[in-house]
Amino acid sequence: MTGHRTLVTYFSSQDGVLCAEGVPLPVIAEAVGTPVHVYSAAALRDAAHRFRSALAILPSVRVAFAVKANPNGAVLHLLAGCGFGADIVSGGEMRRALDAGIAASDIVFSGVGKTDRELADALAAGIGQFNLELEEEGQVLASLARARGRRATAVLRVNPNVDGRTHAKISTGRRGNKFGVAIADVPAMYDRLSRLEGLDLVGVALHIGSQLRDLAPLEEAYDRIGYLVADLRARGHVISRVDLGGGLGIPYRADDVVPTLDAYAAMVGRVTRDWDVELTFEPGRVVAGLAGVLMTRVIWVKPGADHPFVIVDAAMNDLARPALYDAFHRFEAVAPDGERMVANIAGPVCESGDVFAVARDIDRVRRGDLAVLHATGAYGAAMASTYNCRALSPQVLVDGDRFEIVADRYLPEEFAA
Ligand SMILES: Cc1ncc(COP(=O)(O)O)c(C=O)c1O
Ligand SMILES: N[C@@H](CCCC[NH3+])C(=O)O
Repeated sequence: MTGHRTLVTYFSSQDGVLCAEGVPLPVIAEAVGTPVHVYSAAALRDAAHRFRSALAILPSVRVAFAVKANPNGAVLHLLAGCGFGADIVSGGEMRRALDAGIAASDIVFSGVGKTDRELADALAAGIGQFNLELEEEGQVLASLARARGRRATAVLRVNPNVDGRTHAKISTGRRGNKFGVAIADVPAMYDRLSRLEGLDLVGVALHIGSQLRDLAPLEEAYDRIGYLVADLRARGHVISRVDLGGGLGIPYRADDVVPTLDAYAAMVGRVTRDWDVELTFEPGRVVAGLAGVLMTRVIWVKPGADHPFVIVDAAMNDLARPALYDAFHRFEAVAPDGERMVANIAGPVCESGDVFAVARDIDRVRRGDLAVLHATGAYGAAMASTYNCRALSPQVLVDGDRFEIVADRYLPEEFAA
């Protein structure tokens, strides 16, 4: 296995200054302020294109971008233009996807706790596929559909009891996780659900976790689904769709090794060879992750016990991943002077966990310098909060030598002094 061709090349140094495509990052900082999430349109298009072309070896494929990774309207619109549908988990994400021009029929509604209101709204909108998490959800959906004289197309999400070998907080396919129906319980449940008037049950779904760095657990899970599909057909069911979820990891560190898209597609081709179904994919991180950076400005370099603290104006409310999962995001000065320093990098939020890096060898930075945290295009702005009454940072989309503000800085009115 080899790593993906790294997309951070869309954020590269020109004449000693870090640029997003053709735009020097200081120009964006000047225009919009910091912290700011910066996305590269070319990186998004490239990742989307490479995902689709890798899967072109498979006979029948639908791709639904996992909106939770990056729900920015301009990003969704761009991906819609690349032929992506949407995988949503809330009424809010449904609105975003529809507003971005994604057809309702190209939307998959996942999520372990859809409310009756969300199910009803999704039915009214004509959402293409509901991924059911439990039998009762199927019953409620069927009755809501009947009451509206409609039919709901659904698949049943399976928990295959496979450990994705990723961070425990983003592993979803193990026994004991809240997601999906235990695989042993699926056949009988499928029999019952398929008899419900108003519901067209057409297959199964799974998603075993995110930032998966190894294909083996995915292959094992898909294999189990293959046996399940055969079993369901033997019971007389017509299985026309299988939703294989998302989960592919990206290289956050320069030496991270992750599966190539070609290796993934080849594995899927091998495992699903005889399935004769339409396959759905729900990629998030692998499409958007490397297409964004979080630009920040150094407020202070503060002396520390072992190492200085580089206090930046971005914080855990802008990028929660390090605090939540001890995640690594590469730090790079926008205009490095060639010197290095060992430092902790922290935000202004009043928690000791608001730290982006500990004892890290980084470009030397001083008060007022600009820097970026890399690979924040997925689960960056998407997970932002207003903790400490801090604003949601703006988002900018760069395309060639132009850029556009695609989300304004936002501070709820009641926080404004
Ligand atoms: C059901 C479902 N589909 C797709 C995704 C997208 O995952 P990723 O961003 O790892 O591709 C997730 C998040 O893990 C998910 O929960
Ligand atoms: N938020 C997680 C991924 C969760 C995936 C959603 N099921 C991350 O940043 O890595």
